[in-house]
Amino acid sequence: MDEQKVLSIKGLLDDTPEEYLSHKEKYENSIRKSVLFYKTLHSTEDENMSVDEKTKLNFRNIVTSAIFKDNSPFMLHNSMFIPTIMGQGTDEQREYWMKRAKNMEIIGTYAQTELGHGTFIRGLETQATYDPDTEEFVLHSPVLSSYKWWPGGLAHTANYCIVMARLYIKGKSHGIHPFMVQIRDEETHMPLPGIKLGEIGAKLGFNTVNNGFLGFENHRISRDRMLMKNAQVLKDGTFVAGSNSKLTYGTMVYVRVLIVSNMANMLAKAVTIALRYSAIRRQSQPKPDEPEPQILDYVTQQHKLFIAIASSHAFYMNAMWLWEIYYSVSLQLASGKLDNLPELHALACCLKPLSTIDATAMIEKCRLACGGHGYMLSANLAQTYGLATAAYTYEGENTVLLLQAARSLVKAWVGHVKGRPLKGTMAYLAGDSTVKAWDGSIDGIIQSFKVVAIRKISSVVKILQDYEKSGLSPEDAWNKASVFLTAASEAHGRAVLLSVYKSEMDKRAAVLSPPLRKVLLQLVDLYVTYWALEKVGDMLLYASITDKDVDELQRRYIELLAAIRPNAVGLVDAFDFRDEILNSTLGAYDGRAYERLMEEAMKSPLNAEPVNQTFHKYLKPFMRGKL
Ligand SMILES: CCCCCCCCCCCCCCC/C=C/C(=O)SCCNC(=O)CCNC(=O)[C@H](O)C(C)(C)COP(=O)(O)OP(=O)(O)OC[C@H]1O[C@@H](n2cnc3c(N)ncnc32)[C@H](O)[C@@H]1OP(=O)(O)O
Ligand SMILES: Cc1cc2nc3c(=O)[nH]c(=O)nc-3n(C[C@H](O)[C@H](O)[C@H](O)COP(=O)(O)OP(=O)(O)OC[C@H]3O[C@@H](n4cnc5c(N)ncnc54)[C@H](O)[C@@H]3O)c2cc1C
Repeated sequence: MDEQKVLSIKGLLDDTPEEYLSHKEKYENSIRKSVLFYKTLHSTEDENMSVDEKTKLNFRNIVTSAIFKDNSPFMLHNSMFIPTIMGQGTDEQREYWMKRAKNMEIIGTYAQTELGHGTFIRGLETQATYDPDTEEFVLHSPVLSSYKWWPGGLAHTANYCIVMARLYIKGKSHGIHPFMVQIRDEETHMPLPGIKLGEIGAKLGFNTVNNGFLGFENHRISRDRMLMKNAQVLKDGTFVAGSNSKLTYGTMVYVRVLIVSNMANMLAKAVTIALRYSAIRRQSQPKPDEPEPQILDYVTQQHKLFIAIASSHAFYMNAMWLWEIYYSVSLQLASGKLDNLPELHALACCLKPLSTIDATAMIEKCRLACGGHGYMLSANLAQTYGLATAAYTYEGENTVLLLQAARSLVKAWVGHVKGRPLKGTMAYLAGDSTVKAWDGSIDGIIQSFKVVAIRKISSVVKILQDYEKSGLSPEDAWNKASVFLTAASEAHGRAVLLSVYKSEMDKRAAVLSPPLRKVLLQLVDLYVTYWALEKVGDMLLYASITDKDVDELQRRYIELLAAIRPNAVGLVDAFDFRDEILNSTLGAYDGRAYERLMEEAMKSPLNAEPVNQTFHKYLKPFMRGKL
């Protein structure tokens, strides 16, 4: 489809700025957009299309999916409902449900979190009680806290959902399992009997994702609605356990891996907006006889923004690397080989938190770098922040995931001390953790980050062991040490992020043109130097850095900012976001920020009339002392 058609779809869709719509209108507008985008997105290639037509079709698909994916009521359908069917369904269940889901004959979501429980999955209270007489499960929400709460699209959009419920057979609990549940009539869309549905209300962001609540009143579903790839319930009620109860948590690992790439994307959008605006905005007069400079020429502005470019690259490289690991572990799981699952879980529990923590902070920094205009909703920085910061919480709250990673690190370290070999991404923990002298090269700094991680892990293990020797239970010792357990996980995550970014760039460097290689490696250098300065305390404590070394690092950092400055706009243009996707008055490619700000301002309903009706109703009597 040519550019005009994409634009016209976009134009048709965005006749009213969302800021001025009601909560209900925003949702309705989002459904309209999602349906249109989905229609566009899924118009399939046909075999007699020319290569050029197929290329244009794929281009359009990327454009539309990138626009609609973030805030659509269909989001969970794509990101969790379909992956759960794929990962948790038997072959027959996949065969049946994937066809209906892919063709959008049904719209689904993933309902796990409850009003009373999000993190503690083993505490979920929704019941699925097997009735062998009718070969059905009875779904029930025994108390208010057991209502499903949060799932995207659940309120008014989805007519099916994956419900994560506690399985009971003959009064015995068999843990949490996934169930395919129809929640609305396919013709009338009315909630089915025994099912209560609604929307959870306005949120900081994601206000068109239609997050909802769901309560069951003894709602019956047939036995074949339990997704039975990893565990089964036979007709007579016999429970057949899976090889690993955590396999039912597979969708969460998948989405955590997706989130790392999504943070790369979000951060790239924000820094494109902020950097382009910084190139057109002129302010102040440091040199009396010269014109106001671009604010991009202030080194403090470069310090705020260039790390965001490098971080987006780092997250993208790590996401692609992690995705390869996820994919190979998934193949192993399919053949019953489980021993690499814990490492994948630990990696996802490090990289999802660190990418969301950094991206959230840096997107906010991009907004702050744009002064007052950054505060406008039409700049689309606040909304981008709202989307990114949600990922701090969803798919496993960051603190909890870092503690999960700490579990694996502590086990690996204790095993190492007892002589058990370390493997994969934790193998470096067996390395020499004494640093004789500071090595300021990129590889030297990355090695220092590994030393910091080793030292933090070993010292928190010592704290744990001392607490337990003093008589504390392992659980109490764990809780007491938990602040430094998360710090040890963060140190491990930093070491992974840095070393993977460097090694993945080294792999690609060989095929890059020399000028491009130079610029991209400058970003790697900037990223490593930035974090060495951010973590200078750890470097002083564990990596023998001296004040002279720090001085050198600071000077190198300043030189790197200057070196990157000439290519800064080119680097964000290379993210290649269309204006429709940036959807920002400040970030448009043509740089006409002031004209766009004024155009958007005039769309405010308040500007439809010169005098608002409240003047005559309230102000005038008030000012005349007559109110
Ligand atoms: C342009 C194109 C862009 C493309 C990108 C597209 C963008 C899309 C981005 C994504 C958008 C998605 C939107 C998502 C909306 C949000 C959805 C949700 O939030 S769904 C709900 C998510 N909820 C959670 O994640 C809950 C978090 N809690 C847990 O994971 C667990 O409860 C816990 C691990 C924190 C604790 O569980 P518990 O039972 O207490 O376990 P233990 O701590 O005792 O550990 C037991 C043991 O199990 C191992 N374990 C735990 N979890 C897993 C797992 N997931 N996989 C493998 N193994 C696991 C753990 O390591 C322990 O092992 P052990 O050997 O005993 O140490
Ligand atoms: C925008 C958005 C979309 C969402 N979409 C979905 C969805 O589609 N489907 C779905 O099922 N869920 C969804 N969720 C819910 C999300 O998965 C949960 O919010 C998340 O798992 C955290 O659980 P909680 O909110 O109950 O917080 P809690 O688990 O109650 O945590 C609250 C605080 O307590 C701390 N805490 C909890 N446990 C521990 C511990 N063991 N150690 C230390 N500290 C702890 C946490 O660190 C956190 O700071 C969504 C959430 C958001 C914000």
